[in-house]
Amino acid sequence: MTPSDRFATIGVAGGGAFGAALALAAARAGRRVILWARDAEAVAIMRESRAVPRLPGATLPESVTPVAEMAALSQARALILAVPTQALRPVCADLARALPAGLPAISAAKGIEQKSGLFTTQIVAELWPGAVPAILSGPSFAADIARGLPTALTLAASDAALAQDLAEVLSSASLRIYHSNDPRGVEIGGAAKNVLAIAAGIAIGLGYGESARAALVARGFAELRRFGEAFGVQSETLMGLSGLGDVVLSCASAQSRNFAYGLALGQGRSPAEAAGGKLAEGAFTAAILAEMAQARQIETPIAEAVAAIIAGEVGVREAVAGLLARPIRAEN
Ligand SMILES: NC(=O)C1=CN([C@@H]2O[C@H](COP(=O)(O)OP(=O)(O)OC[C@H]3O[C@@H](n4cnc5c(N)ncnc54)[C@H](OP(=O)(O)O)[C@@H]3O)[C@@H](O)[C@H]2O)C=CC1
Ligand SMILES: O=C(CO)COP(=O)(O)O
Repeated sequence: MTPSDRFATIGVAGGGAFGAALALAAARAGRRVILWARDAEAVAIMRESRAVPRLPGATLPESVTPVAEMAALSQARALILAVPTQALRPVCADLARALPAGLPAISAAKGIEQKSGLFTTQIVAELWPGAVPAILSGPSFAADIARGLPTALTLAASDAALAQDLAEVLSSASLRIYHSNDPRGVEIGGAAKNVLAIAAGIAIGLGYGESARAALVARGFAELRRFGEAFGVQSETLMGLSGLGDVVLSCASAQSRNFAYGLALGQGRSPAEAAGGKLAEGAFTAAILAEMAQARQIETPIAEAVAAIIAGEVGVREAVAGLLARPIRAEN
């Protein structure tokens, strides 16, 4: 059986912006798609109008079937998990009960679980032991993917052949997916870049300018690299789409919800107001990432500053002043 036949039907768990965008992308790649969302009202809208409440302007093709019953995902031969990181635990627990064993489960979430310090493929492995964990990440706004703009991502799994098959069957003329056997490296990039995007947004919100942003991006990437190396990941992964690539995108664009969250903090909004009802994954990841780094004696002053700002322990100006006042050191 060819990979295309084996993975003729793909399931997507999560009816938000990214779940819908990836469902569209998989349909463009010739897959039939079952799109599960917990919100029955949103599912009814998607079924009837083909519009996506959380992704304005997108139209779902007929090859995408929105469903509100999780059991309907059992028709799929691989699953994409597109819910926020902090929601992965209950969703995986439900999926483990609802679906047969052996399915590849591709996390598209970018974060670290606050209460456990688990990366997303570890959450999948713990809560859904029958699944085969994989990760899909890289620089991509849901709206860009939905519009069919050229985009490149990385799909990683411990089983390199599986990662290659999945990358091939999900790629299309507008979405190019590279494959990798370094899932931890890919998920560390996706989690850390959100924290750095908040820092970059804060600098711009404070009016500190482009030079300050570039300094934060470069020194933030040094933190990401040190953190990744402590977990034994490949440096090529950190320098690739899911690491450097996503840092570049998310720290540069107000389209990033994490950057926009930082921007609002820099402009004087409180941490509670700054998200404006939108998901900013970095707000949940910053503290646990800094804690995990400290436990390994890795310096992550930018992540620590972001975590302290979000916790209300320090003001934005004071935090940046603290970063600038650190002892002069070698650049590494
Ligand atoms: N949007 C983007 O451009 C990109 C997003 N990502 C990542 O994708 C992940 C999802 O983000 P995104 O789709 O944008 O977020 P959205 O806020 O657009 O949507 C989140 C979706 O998850 C659902 N959800 C939340 N909690 C649960 C739960 N406990 N059980 C079931 N469903 C749940 C929400 O359902 P409900 O509507 O009912 O609340 C909603 O449909 C994040 O980790 C993000 O970092 C990655 C790359 C790009
Ligand atoms: O992950 C993303 C881009 O690669 C989307 O970023 P935000 O979650 O910050 O919007």
